[in-house]
Amino acid sequence: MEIGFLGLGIMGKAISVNLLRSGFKVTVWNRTLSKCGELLDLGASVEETPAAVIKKCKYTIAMLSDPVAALSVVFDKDGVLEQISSGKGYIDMSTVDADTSSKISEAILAKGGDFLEAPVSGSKKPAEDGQLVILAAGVQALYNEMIPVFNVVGKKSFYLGQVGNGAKMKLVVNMIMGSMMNALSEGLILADRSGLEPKVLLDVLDLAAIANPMFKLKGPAMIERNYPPAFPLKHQQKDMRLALALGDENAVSMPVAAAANEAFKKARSLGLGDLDFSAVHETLEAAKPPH
Ligand SMILES: NC(=O)C1=CN([C@@H]2O[C@H](COP(=O)(O)OP(=O)(O)OC[C@H]3O[C@@H](n4cnc5c(N)ncnc54)[C@H](OP(=O)(O)O)[C@@H]3O)[C@@H](O)[C@H]2O)C=CC1
Ligand SMILES: O=CC(=O)O
Repeated sequence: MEIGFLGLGIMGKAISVNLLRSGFKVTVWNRTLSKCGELLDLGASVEETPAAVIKKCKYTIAMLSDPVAALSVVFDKDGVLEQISSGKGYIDMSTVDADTSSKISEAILAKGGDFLEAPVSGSKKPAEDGQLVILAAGVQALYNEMIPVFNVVGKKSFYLGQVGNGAKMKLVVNMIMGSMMNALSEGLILADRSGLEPKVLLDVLDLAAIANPMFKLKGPAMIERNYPPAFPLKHQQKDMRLALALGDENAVSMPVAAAANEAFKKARSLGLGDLDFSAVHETLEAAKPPH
């Protein structure tokens, strides 16, 4: 099975390497073409435009930063729409809003192609290990055809019905995650400032009803003020923004998420957007008076 892959950022690179290692033929494209070199060395083919990838492959996956990128790769010159046609499937794994996904879906279907949105939960390491959670929606026949791929990429895939449901589910999940990250950050600072050992707080949390893999994974590095990017903070803030817009549309009051969004925006204004989203911790650390 030959798979096209558009977008070799943190996630796209990890997923396409995993597909190659699992025996799929993979043809890649990235806006910054030089980033394709490593994949070429691992046996991938490279094309110079999204249109060329679509022309070559029956199935093409995209993993792009945000709605602007997802729309550009489909609608701009040399984009997906120029070559999509009956018998071809386009699967967008980027985290975007339902409106963006619907626009892409309508355009692909109008050309006779099939479309699936399939955002993922899980970060760099789960992508490398094929342990993502896939939140798919759209053409069910395409979902069924993609199961061998999803079985390699993820530990579980959900089919959520009509296009938009995958995007919405992903935004709800990441809205919760962003709020939890801020709660952890405040807790670490409060423990420290009130004379407790933050590392012991993490041990207590890990045994408590609110134990979760994110606290366990990110907490120790946050204490060290170390934020190597797995999930870039700028993308988490984009997800908070899109989730808050979903809240606006549905008249859902989300004061906790709104406050978390402000913290991520503050972190971006401090130049931390390319660090891991746990770097939101610096908005509190940097403000902390010296001992
Ligand atoms: N990292 C993570 O832990 C997770 C991320 N996600 C989501 O997955 C998506 C990708 O994330 P991630 O890999 O971390 O992001 P990166 O920032 O590492 O990669 C972004 C990718 O998008 C491309 N891109 C950006 N703008 C454009 C544009 N205008 N036209 C074409 N290509 C563009 C970049 O190309 P170039 O190299 O040229 O800049 C790059 O390939 C995001 O939607 C994110 O929210 C979902 C789950 C986990
Ligand atoms: O979108 C990010 C993630 O970790 O999931």
